[in-house]
Amino acid sequence: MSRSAEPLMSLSGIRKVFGSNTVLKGIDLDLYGGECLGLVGDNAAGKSTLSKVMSGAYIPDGGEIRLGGEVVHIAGPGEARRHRIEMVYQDLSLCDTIDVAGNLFLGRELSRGGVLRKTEMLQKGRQMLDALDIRIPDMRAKVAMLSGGQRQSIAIARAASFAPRVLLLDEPTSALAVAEVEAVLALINRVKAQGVAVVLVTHRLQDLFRVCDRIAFMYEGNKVAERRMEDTNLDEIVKLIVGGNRQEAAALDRMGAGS
Ligand SMILES: Nc1ncnc2c1ncn2[C@@H]1O[C@H](COP(=O)(O)OP(=O)(O)OP(=O)(O)O)[C@@H](O)[C@H]1O
Repeated sequence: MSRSAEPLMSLSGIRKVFGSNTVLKGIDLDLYGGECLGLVGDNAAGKSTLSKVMSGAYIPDGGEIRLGGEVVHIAGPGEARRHRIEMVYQDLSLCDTIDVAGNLFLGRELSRGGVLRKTEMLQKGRQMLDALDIRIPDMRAKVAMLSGGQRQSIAIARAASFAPRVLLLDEPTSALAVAEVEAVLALINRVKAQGVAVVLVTHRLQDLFRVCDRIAFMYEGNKVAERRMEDTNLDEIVKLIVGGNRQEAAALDRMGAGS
């Protein structure tokens, strides 16, 4: 699937300040449906903060967010969900002591008259996993018993079941074994193929080439470069992450974006 003609989500001039620390210094970024954007940068560059602004976990101190061209104020994660923006955090927010189906319906359990409709949750849960070709044999298995890759897949399937237009993934493969990384990357590609705008925050540069169409580079709170995958290579990516684009970052700061 090719990317949407217009951005699904556009950020312009996004700023975030914590005390005396300006963590985001005026970020412009467009997200397109059917495209995966890699968000990379050294530690403390501002990647997680920017993701949290997009997911409603943080309210920006400046700038504008547009969804489908309309300016929106995302006042919290609940509102982000209403706007069909989902984020899967590194801790996955799963409940270890309940089963796969229970986790897929966490917080929106199917019930009637106060009684859980477990059979229906098992069936619908299975459909959710099948739709993304996720293979987990036992829907009744406690999530604590599953592998890291299976847990990550469940968290992504749960997010995907809200029919997001934007899906933010924070380091989804960082703790996984090789085969599991493959499965999760394949899953990301399937979600992308459904027309979702996927954002992948990662330090694993090899993953970028497997799922991303474009990369945005963060450096000390600025977006210092963007590259389409076909126009870059590992060398350049490493340089842009480690050094930022120092001249460009300095210029942005001089222009006042860094204040
Ligand atoms: N809630 C907060 N309160 C104060 N400072 C914060 C908060 N969240 C993040 N920061 C600061 O913002 C800066 C950017 O952090 P952020 O987590 O966004 O970076 P990152 O690029 O995701 O880094 P990493 O790759 O290490 O996770 C850091 O200096 C961090 O200490």
